[in-house]
Amino acid sequence: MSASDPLSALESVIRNRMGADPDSSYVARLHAKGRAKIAQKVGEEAVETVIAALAQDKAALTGEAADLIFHLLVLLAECDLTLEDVYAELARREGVSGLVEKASRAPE
Ligand SMILES: N=c1c2ncn([C@@H]3O[C@H](COP(=O)(O)OP(=O)(O)OP(=O)(O)O)[C@@H](O)[C@H]3O)c2ncn1[C@@H]1O[C@H](COP(=O)(O)O)[C@@H](O)[C@H]1O
Repeated sequence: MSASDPLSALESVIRNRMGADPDSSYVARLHAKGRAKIAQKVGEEAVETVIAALAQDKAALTGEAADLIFHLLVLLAECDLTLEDVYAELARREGVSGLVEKASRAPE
């Protein structure tokens, strides 16, 4: 993935910061607390995202979505998975849905 892609850039920073000093890095603090704590943070941010969406608060939703994506990237890194893995899964599904669409078309 391109280094100019913001998600890939953030993913790289997160991977670098996991080994940093917890006193100076939020990512390092999360890493020190472990996978369960990171997973809990993803859950909390997901709930806050849902609440903002249902409140029709676009500014809050934007902020919560950013928090959710950030913590999801930390969780993926903690679990030794990458955005590439997720993109590959999405591409695989695209392939499957493309086949489904083709199969549902009337015979020519
Ligand atoms: N994108 C983010 C980012 N988004 C959200 N957050 C943090 O996520 C936390 C979410 O707030 P909460 O109130 O839910 O959590 P909290 O009370 O601070 O923490 P808990 O005690 O609940 O775990 C806040 O502390 C935010 O600062 C982020 N922290 C860091 N980054 C980026 O990650 C990179 C590495 O950061 P450091 O590890 O701090 O160097 C840098 O590029 C940062 O800009």
